[in-house]
Amino acid sequence: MSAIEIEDLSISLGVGVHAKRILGGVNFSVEKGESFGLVGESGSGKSTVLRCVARLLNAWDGRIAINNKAVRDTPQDEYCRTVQMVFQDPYGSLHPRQSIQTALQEPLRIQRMDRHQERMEQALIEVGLTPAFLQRYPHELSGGQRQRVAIARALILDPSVLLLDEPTSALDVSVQAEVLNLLSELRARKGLTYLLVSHDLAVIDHMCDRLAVMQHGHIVEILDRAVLSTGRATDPYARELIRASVEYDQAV
Ligand SMILES: Nc1ncnc2c1ncn2[C@@H]1O[C@H](COP(=O)(O)OP(=O)(O)OP(=O)(O)O)[C@@H](O)[C@H]1O
Repeated sequence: MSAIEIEDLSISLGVGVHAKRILGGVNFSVEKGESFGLVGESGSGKSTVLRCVARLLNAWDGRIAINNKAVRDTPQDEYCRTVQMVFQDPYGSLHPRQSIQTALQEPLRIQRMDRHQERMEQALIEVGLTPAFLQRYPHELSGGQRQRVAIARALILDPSVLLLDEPTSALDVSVQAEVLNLLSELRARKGLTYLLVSHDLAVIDHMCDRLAVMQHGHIVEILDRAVLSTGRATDPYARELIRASVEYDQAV
């Protein structure tokens, strides 16, 4: 079953004479439990796709469905229990003046969930932290710990789909691999579906079952891992990606 279906997604952004078509008919689907990457040159529209799926942008045309249910027909609170996003910068979801306890409790309170303490402690343990972190503030954490808390917050409502916008690129190289491993483990353990944007070959290599190459608001090629290893791709960016990916594999 498809966890994410995107049909003919298009959007224009900007106002008046500055309005610009950013996505021009994007189509792909992601199977349940699959990790699907969006790659492409800067400005090709990768993050815009994620923002449409996350409902951070609403003025799009086309169809987005999660677990066979159209996004437009899904109430916001139900959507938040199914789809969550992890940003490049953990402060995308954490407020500097909110304790970790407040940050984790907020979604539980909004969704009128029970057993707050137990769920918050469990969420921290799942990302490799301890319940003692509830008393701290984001600025009292290392970059890696802060991103772990942001992941815990994304997972606290037990969603089935995570949108990952360059989840490790703002981290020190020494902790990037740890966070990547955590994300892979979580997907395997919880059967999560990932839609992720990355420029980082380590992330692509480590995380993606398939990836779509975007250019000027369109998908020009969809590759799976088997194709990546054979090097058969028609799009020049995809060929470049494969060449770099092979070099990366040889280097590690
Ligand atoms: N609200 C907005 N108003 C006008 N233009 C926008 C808006 N949001 C994004 N854009 C433009 O849409 C284009 C695609 O942006 P997007 O962030 O999706 O690209 P990207 O492929 O993720 O790039 P990068 O890899 O650099 O993050 C860019 O030209 C950007 O300036």
